[in-house]
Amino acid sequence: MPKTITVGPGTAAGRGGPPASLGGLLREWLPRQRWFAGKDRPVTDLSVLHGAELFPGCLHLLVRASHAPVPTPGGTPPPGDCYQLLLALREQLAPRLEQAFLGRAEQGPFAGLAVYDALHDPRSAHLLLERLRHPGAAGPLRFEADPAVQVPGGLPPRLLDAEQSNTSLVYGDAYILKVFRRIQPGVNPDLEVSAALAAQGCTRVPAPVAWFGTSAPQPATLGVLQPFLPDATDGWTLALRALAAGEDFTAEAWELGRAMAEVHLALAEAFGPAGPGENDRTAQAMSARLDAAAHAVPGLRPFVPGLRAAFGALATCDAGPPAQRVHGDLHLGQVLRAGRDWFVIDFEGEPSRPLAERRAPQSPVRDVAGMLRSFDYAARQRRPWRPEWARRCREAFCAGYAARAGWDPRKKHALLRAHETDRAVYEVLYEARHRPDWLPVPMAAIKRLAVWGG
Ligand SMILES: Nc1ncnc2c1ncn2[C@@H]1O[C@H](COP(=O)(O)OP(=O)(O)O)[C@@H](O)[C@H]1O
Ligand SMILES: O=P(O)(O)O[C@H]1O[C@H](CO)[C@@H](O[C@H]2O[C@H](CO)[C@@H](O)[C@H](O)[C@H]2O)[C@H](O)[C@H]1O
Repeated sequence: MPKTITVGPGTAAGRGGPPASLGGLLREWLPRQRWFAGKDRPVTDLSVLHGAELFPGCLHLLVRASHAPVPTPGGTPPPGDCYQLLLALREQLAPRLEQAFLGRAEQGPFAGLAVYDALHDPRSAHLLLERLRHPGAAGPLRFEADPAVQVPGGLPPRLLDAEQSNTSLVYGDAYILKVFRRIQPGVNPDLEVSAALAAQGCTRVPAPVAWFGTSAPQPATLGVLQPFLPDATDGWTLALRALAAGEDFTAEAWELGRAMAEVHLALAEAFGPAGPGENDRTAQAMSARLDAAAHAVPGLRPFVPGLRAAFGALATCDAGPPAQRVHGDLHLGQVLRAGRDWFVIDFEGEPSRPLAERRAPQSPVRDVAGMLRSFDYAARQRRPWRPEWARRCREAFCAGYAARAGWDPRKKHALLRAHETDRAVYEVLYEARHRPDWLPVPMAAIKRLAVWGG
């Protein structure tokens, strides 16, 4: 198999479809993946930024999907995104791998071979862990590990069956490897932040034990291995369970608030506070995001003036707590409860934002707002929806947060409202792109938040 890969252009493909190169297969398959970000824009070109055989029968590719430039009020979005793919090529496709099948390459160096997503294949998953267990380089790829941790070999892999922005493999219920899908140049905050918090002695975040990245075409993080918490349940599942059973969730919400304040304090310690929040700049950025979202989702447009008022109110309120590194995409699915303890995962920030923006210091109120929105999301999963349940959880979360942080988010009313509005706007865009059926959930919040004082 050649070490340098040419994807080639290609036409529509599929089993029984017209002849296709690897490019044709990717053009069909890529936009259907949950983690593909450009679903709302046709792909105009696919090019390989890096491609090599990682181990026999498995290609490692960084593929750029280009889109026609579409100017929006927030500026013209980048003309494309880079994705990480691991593709296995075999003569025969095992029946259990059907769902990972891209098709058969009918042209080029792989003609006749079945092509599928290697992360679904236990053999490839095993070899990937072996690569991480033995740090070193493979072309521009670099595999690194914490020398203090010995990850055992032979742990059986399973693909995590979750709706995700990335793809995760669990090894022997002991470790979880997150393979980043959408790659941006620079260190990924999920690795950067969890490593910094571990160095700080913060035990609420699983510490990275191995990771890999690339030096070309630009340095970037590609994956992180962390301890897996086998007995943990995520906050979203727990909240829905409580709702279904008609149970109170305030004790859990209070503890979650306290845990989050602890993580914020550790983040401020690890990265340093960045000085007072700059409300003017924050309001401008929020307004620009609102314009871009309203451009993409027409249903938002009637609410724009009301929502903008929430951002305008930032001009007259106090700056609030200093800006610092934050989680950036906090919701109930990003917190895990094991025993009586809450853990926080996935410090990547909102996946659609540029990396520099996600790594920039921001108000911790942003994370508080993210979690408050999540209680609202949970309460709206049942009919009739349960606003009282959400209200009590929101109160309890803030009270728990205040008990540890030394300041109470509820006393930062205008700041909290602006961040909640910004978050709901993000959610509208997220749902419109990824789960249109869920759009009514953030839209209900938009309607409430657009009425000042409501
Ligand atoms: N350390 C861990 N222990 C147990 N489960 C985990 C761990 N990390 C992630 N998970 C599970 O994997 C899911 C997806 O992880 P996450 O980091 O949010 O991925 P993504 O960025 O792709 O959304 C989480 O909702 C959780 O159920
Ligand atoms: O994939 P990530 O976990 O990084 O986050 C993205 O997907 C989330 C959904 O899976 C999305 O969260 C939204 O839906 C949740 C319920 O599924 C809800 O609890 C959150 O409050 C709501 O924001 C998240 O916004 C998105 O970045």
